[in-house]
Amino acid sequence: MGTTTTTLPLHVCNVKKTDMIINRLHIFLHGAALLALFYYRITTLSQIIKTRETPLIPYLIVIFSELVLSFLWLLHRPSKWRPVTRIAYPERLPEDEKLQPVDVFVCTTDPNKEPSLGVMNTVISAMALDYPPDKIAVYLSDDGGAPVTLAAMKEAWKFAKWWIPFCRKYEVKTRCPDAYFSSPESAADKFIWSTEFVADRNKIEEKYEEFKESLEKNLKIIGSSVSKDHPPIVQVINDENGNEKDSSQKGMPLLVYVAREKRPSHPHHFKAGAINVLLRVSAMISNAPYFIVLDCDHYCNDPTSARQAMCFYFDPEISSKLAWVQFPQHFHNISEHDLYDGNLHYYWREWEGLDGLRGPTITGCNFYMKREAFYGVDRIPKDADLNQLKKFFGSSNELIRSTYKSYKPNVSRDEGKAGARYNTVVEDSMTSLILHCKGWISVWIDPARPCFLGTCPTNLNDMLVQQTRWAFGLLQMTLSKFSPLLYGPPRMSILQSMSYGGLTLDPLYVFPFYGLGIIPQICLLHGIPMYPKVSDPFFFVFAFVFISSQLKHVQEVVSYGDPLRTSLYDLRVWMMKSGACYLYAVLNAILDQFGLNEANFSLTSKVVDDEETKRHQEGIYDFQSSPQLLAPLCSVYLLNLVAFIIGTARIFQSDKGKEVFAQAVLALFGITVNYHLFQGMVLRTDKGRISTSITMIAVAITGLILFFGSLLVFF
Ligand SMILES: O=c1ccn([C@@H]2O[C@H](COP(=O)(O)OP(=O)(O)O[C@H]3O[C@H](CO)[C@@H](O)[C@H](O)[C@H]3O)[C@@H](O)[C@H]2O)c(=O)[nH]1
Ligand SMILES: [Mn+2]
Repeated sequence: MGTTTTTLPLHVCNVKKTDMIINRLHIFLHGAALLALFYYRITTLSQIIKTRETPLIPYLIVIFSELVLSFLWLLHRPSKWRPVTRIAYPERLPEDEKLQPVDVFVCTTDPNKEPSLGVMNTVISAMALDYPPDKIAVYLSDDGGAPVTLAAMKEAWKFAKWWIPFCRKYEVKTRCPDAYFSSPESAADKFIWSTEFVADRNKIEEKYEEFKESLEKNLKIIGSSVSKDHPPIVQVINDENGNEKDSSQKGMPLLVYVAREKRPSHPHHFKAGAINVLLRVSAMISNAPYFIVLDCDHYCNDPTSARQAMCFYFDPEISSKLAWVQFPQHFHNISEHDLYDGNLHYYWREWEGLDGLRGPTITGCNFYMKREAFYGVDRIPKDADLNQLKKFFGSSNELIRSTYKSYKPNVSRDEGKAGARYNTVVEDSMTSLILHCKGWISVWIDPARPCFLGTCPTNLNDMLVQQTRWAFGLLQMTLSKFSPLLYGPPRMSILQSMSYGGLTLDPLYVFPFYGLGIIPQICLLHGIPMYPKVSDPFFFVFAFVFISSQLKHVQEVVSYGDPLRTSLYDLRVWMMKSGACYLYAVLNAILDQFGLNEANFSLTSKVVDDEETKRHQEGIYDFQSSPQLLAPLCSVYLLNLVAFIIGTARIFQSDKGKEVFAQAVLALFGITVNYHLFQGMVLRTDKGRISTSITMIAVAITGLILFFGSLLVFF
C-alpha cells in the first residue's frame, strides 16, 4: 500500500506520452493558426464596414460561428493536456475482513421499456460480485412501482441462490446469467474436464430456464402496469425465506426492493430523486460507506469491479480526497459499425484527459462513491445542532442517527442538501461539478475486460432523443447558478473549470453548424466571397485550420484504438447532434427559462427489435425518426447540394467565381461527409430510409432558407 518501499502498489497510473506530446504540439500550432485567422477577420471586417463591398450581416454570422467553434475548441483543450490510463491490482488488497461494505443501487422505471428479465440480470450480476457477500447489499429502485418488478425480484432471489454458489465454485467470470448462457465461457482451467462441472452447469441452465418462464408467467398474470400515485414500498427480499441466520441466507447478499412514494402533484426528480431515496433507505438498513449506481441495463461483466475500486480507496495517498471511482459505460449490443457513436468514445477519449487533471465527472452509472462525499458531510462543523442537521439531511431523526453513528459528520455551511442534485436531467454532471468544487478528486479506470456492459441506442431516433435530453440538461446547468465557467474558477482550477465548460457548452455547436452550413453556401450562390482567395496567403491559414482539425480528430480516433471509419461516423454524429439535438435543446432551454417547458426524462428503450438490430449490425443507418429531428438535417444537406452544383458551375464560368472556391469546398465537404443522408433520401428503398414526406418537408424548408437567406445578402 505504498507505506513501505517493498510493498507493491495497488494501482498504477500511466501517462499516455505520445498522445500528450501530439496534443500539446497541436494546441500550439492550431492555436497560432486561429490567432492568424482572427487577425484576418478583424482587419477585413473593418474594411468591409468602410467599403461595404461584402454584405455585413452574413460576414458577421460567419465570424460569430468561427468564434463559437474556436471557443469550444479552447474549452476542450485541458482534457487533452495530460491523458492517463490506470490499472488496478485487486489481488494485492488486504484480506477480506478488512474490506469495507458496498451498497449497490440499481434504478429502473418502466417494465415496458426496460423488460424485467434484463433488469433482474443486472440485479443478479450485482449480487454475484466477487466480494464478501455479507458486505454487499443490492437495492433496486423501481420508479414505476410495478408489481411485476417486485414479483420478478422474488424469482430472481430464488434463482440467485443457485447461481451465486455456482459462480463461486467454478470461478465464473461472466456473472450475468443471460450473458453467460448466450455465449458460454469455458470453465476455469482446473474444472474444464470435470463431469461435475458439466452436470452442475446443465442443472443451473435448467434453473435459469425455469426462472425465465416464471417471469413470463408473472407478466401474463400481473401485467406490466406502472403507477404514478402510490405510497412508498420497501421490501427486504431475503426475509421471504426466513431470518438472517437461516442457512438458505448464508453466502447471499442483502436484496431490497424500493418503490418510493409517487404523487402526481409532486415532482419526483427522475433518476436523481431515485438515487437520493436509495441513499436514505440504505442508510437505515446496511449503511455501507461506499455505494455504486447501476442503470438497470448495465450488468456487471467483471465481478472484480468492487475490488478494483477498493484498490484506490485503500491507497493512503489519495483515499482521504477520493470521492468516486468511475468505470466507463461499455455496451454489449454495439456493432462493428458503430454508426451512432453508441459506445460513447467521444466522451471516453476526453475522460482520460480529465483523469489527468483532478478526475472525470460522474457519468450516470458505474461509479463507486464514498457515501460521506455524496452527503457533503465534509462541510458540516463538529458542533452542529439537530436543527442544522435537519436542514441538511431532511427531517428524519432516524436517518441522522444512523448517519451519525457511522460518520460523525460535521455540518454544512452551504445551504445544499445531501445527495444527487435535482436541478437538471444530467444529475451526474451537476453533482460531480459540486463535488469537484469542494476539493474531492475522482478516478477513471477502463480495464481491458469491461466491468459493466449496458444497452445502447441502436437507431438514429433513440440516439437523437437521448442526446437531446443530455444537451438540454447541460444547458440547464449552464443557465443555473452552477454554470461551470462562473461557478468553477473561484473553487477549482481553471483547467478543470474549462473542461466542465466544454462539456456543458457543447450544445452551442448548433450555431456554427447552421452558421457555416447555410451562410457561405447562400453567398456562394450569389457569388459573394466569405473567405480569402486561393492566391491570398491567408487562404493557407484557413486551409490549415480546417485540415488540422480534421486530422487531429482522425488521430484521436485511431490512437484510441478505433478503426479509421469511426472518424467519419463520428463526424456525422457530431453534425446530426449539432443540427437536431442541440437545436431542440437550445429551444427547450429558452422555453424552460420562461417556465414553459415541462420537466421530462424520455427513457431510452432496452427492448430488442430484430429488424432494427439487423440494420445496426450491417452498418445501415436507420432513419425511422420523427420529421422534427430529420427535416432540419436534410434541409441543410439539400441546400449544400444545390449550392455546390450551381456554385461550381459559376466558378468555371467566370473569373470572379474563383473567389468563392473555399465555399464550394465547404459545400462539397458537407455533402460528402453526409452522403448517408443522400442515400436515405434518394437511393434507398428499404424500411429504414428517410420517408418521402420528410424529404418533401426538407425541400420546402430549403426553399424557405434560400429565399430568406438571400434577403440577408442585401444587408
Ligand atoms: O424517472 C426516472 C428516469 C430514469 N431512471 C433510470 O435512469 C437510468 C437511465 O435512464 P436511460 O433511459 O437508460 O437513459 P440513458 O440516456 O441511457 O442514461 C444515461 O444518461 C443519464 C442522464 O441523462 C444517466 O443518468 C445514465 O446513467 C446514463 O446511462 C435507467 O436505469 C432508468 O430506469 C429512473 O430511475 N427514474
Ligand atoms: Mn441507458
